[in-house]
Amino acid sequence: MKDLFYFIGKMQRNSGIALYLNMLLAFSISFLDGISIYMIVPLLSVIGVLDMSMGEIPLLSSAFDYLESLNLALNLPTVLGIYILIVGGQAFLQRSQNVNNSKILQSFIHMLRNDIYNGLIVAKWEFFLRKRKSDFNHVLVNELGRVGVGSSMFLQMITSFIFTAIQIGLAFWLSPLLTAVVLVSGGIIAFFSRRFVKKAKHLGDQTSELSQHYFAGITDHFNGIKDIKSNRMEHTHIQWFSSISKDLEANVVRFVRLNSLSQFIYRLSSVILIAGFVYLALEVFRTPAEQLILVVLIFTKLWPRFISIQTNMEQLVSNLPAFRILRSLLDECREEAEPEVRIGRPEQPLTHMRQGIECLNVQYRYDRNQPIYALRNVNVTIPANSMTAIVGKSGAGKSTLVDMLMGLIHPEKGQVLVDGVSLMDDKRLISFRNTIGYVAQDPFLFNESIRYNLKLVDPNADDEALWKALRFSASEEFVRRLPHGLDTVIGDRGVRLSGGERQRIVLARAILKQPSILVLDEATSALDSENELLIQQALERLKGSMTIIVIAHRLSTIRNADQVIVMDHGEVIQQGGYQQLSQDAKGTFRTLLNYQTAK
Ligand SMILES: Nc1ncnc2c1ncn2[C@@H]1O[C@H](COP(=O)(O)OP(=O)(O)OP(=O)(O)O)[C@@H](O)[C@H]1O
Repeated sequence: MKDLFYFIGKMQRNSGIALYLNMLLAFSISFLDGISIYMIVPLLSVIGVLDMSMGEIPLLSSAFDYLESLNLALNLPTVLGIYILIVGGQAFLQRSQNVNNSKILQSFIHMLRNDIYNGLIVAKWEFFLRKRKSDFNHVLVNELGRVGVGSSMFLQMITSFIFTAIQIGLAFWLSPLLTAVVLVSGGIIAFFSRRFVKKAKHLGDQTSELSQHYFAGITDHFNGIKDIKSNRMEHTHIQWFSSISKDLEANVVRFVRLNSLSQFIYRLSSVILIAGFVYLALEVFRTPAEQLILVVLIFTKLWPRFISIQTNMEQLVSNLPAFRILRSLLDECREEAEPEVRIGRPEQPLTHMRQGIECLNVQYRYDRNQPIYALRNVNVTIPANSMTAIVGKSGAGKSTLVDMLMGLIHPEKGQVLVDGVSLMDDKRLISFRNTIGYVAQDPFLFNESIRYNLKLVDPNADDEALWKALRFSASEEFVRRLPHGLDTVIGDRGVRLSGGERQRIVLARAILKQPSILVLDEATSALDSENELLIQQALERLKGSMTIIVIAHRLSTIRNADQVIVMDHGEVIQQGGYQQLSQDAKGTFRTLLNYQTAK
């Protein structure tokens, strides 16, 4: 419930006066609804069905005294006219309330959606290392939707409470004793309905768990669809899908069963209550008929509200886990925000690195609870404006070291210095990170035009600059051959381009940024020898004007590196010039080189 009130507070701050206006509308609608019931008495009296004296009914008597003072005769047209006015006014207010409700709710959801998305996008890289990406989709689609339903239930409950309070007030005015009897009975039923609410909460927890599992599963399956198809694994996945879909179905049916059982109990008890109540009113309390009719009418309107409060309550409670999940994600994002978000962008302009990056006794574990080090006692220096190559077997820690050098992750022990200043210094980190251009092994391109993808790093770049960057990455020729050149839209995750073409476009993008440090993580692995040579020559031309860090498996591509760092099991085991290391007959680098030349 704490989480619910946290969000209701947010909704109240977001909607401001509109929420109170909504309550006022609910109050007016309920009041008019009550009055419309009152109108039944004069209507029946005018029609001649009942011979009732208005004097018996408190509110009506003064209302009709007032009408008489206006010289309005209490005849059928007057009564029907007043009735139309009241019900019409109520319908008009109801319409305004519905629109207002929807505005409050949608603007609240819009705010939350933005909060979550912005929170996620500005969270640190380490946060993403610990999380499943599918969980974010799940929160933004499913859990946010459930928070919307829960909040809508909450607004409906406020309306129902106001309605119920007013109707009870009117009934109390007519007959305090009978109203008290009905309220006590209602209270008893509500007390015994608590277990339904508890069960609904339990089912809500299950819903969250199941749908999170479902989302993670389908995301994995479609990401790995090529593997599934090529290895004929469709059957296993169909079975998994069918089983989780069945669980989802059962979860919803269980909830509906619970909900209808509580509704059934409410309905049954209400009819028993009304029967007993009429009996008591007539036989014991000798209530006047016109009062009895009104009270019965009010309660037959009131009971569905009681039921809807119970239903809303169960639905609200079943959606509470979504409130909890959303809140904890928002809190986590806030704690894990990039320094730029926490301290704002430093005022001093970006400075290009002058001396270099230094790692001093760096240790790093992905999981602090496990004794597995991805980096241990790493001491390296990357001189500015030079080219450094990092090599080693798969899993040696190359990408982890590069992430550390870029300030994406921070050492558990030791430190990383840029021009002698620690990267733990937030201002330093922000300004340093802005000067990096990075190309991954499996680079990501948006499902947009090549121009859009390139201009992401420099929205003001003109065509000449774009072509220059493409020329650098040996992509000019193939881009010119595409049907719409720079405006060609790249397919879903860039599938219409080959792996090598994608790598070259992303390399062009990195260059367009004019970085001070260019990081290539296996960035030319998908290129053919001819294009790889072209890029090597281009990198050679860049040497001296920017710091280049390259992770390479193909050692032939790093012949021109100023220094080579060899890693194994998270440690730097060799460090030196290419020629120097290749001449060390006992060294790992020589062994790696021998493997590759023997192929
Ligand atoms: N996100 C992660 N969570 C947990 N462990 C990780 C994560 N990323 C990497 N590791 C582990 O850290 C170690 C170093 O991984 P890293 O990716 O740095 O190696 P690498 O040398 O770049 O490998 P490759 O050449 O195969 O890309 C490996 O044992 C790996 O299992």
